[in-house]
Amino acid sequence: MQSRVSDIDSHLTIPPTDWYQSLTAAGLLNPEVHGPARYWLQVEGSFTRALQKQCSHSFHVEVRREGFATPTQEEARRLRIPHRQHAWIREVSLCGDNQPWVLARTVIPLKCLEGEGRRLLHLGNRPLGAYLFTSPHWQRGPLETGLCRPVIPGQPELARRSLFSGHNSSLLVGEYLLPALFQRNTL
Ligand SMILES: C=C(O[C@@H]1C=C(C(=O)O)C=CC1O)C(=O)O
Repeated sequence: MQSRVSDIDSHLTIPPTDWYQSLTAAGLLNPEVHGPARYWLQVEGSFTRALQKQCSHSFHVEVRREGFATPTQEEARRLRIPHRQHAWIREVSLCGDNQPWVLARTVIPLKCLEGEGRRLLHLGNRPLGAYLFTSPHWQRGPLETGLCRPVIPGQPELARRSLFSGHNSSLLVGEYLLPALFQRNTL
């Protein structure tokens, strides 16, 4: 997988994460899910749109790493694909007013890349949400809540994830909330 992360941002990585089927279940272990992050863990519709509404000047997507790689065993299980099968993996920062607010990791199995799905290989800095929410055949499944196990300071602690199902395949989108998103006091 190709990395395009600048030195300034290189500490911003995605830590190991445990996933729960509901906010309530995750909240029993970490009550912080009911704090300022709660809105973001539950917001429906396009996450990109929700973030754009919070920006004073600008929103942009920065590709951190992208390419064919092996998903984790847990991701492969969630996607019901063979464990060692390669997938297109896209990791981005979602930046509001020029600051990374969210890290996102999307695992796109080979089946999703057939036909018009090939467009997913060429998104570049265009948000994935714009593709998923304008194409009629993608349906979002239930949101899971993630409790991260940060290994270095500044890494995300809370996350959300869902499957998007298309004709005969699904992709997995994880969104990891950075503290900068809550330190703004606007919600
Ligand atoms: C899934 C969405 O797409 C957003 C954009 C992403 C990208 O460009 O890789 C990844 C996760 C997002 O939150 C969304 O807007 O809801």
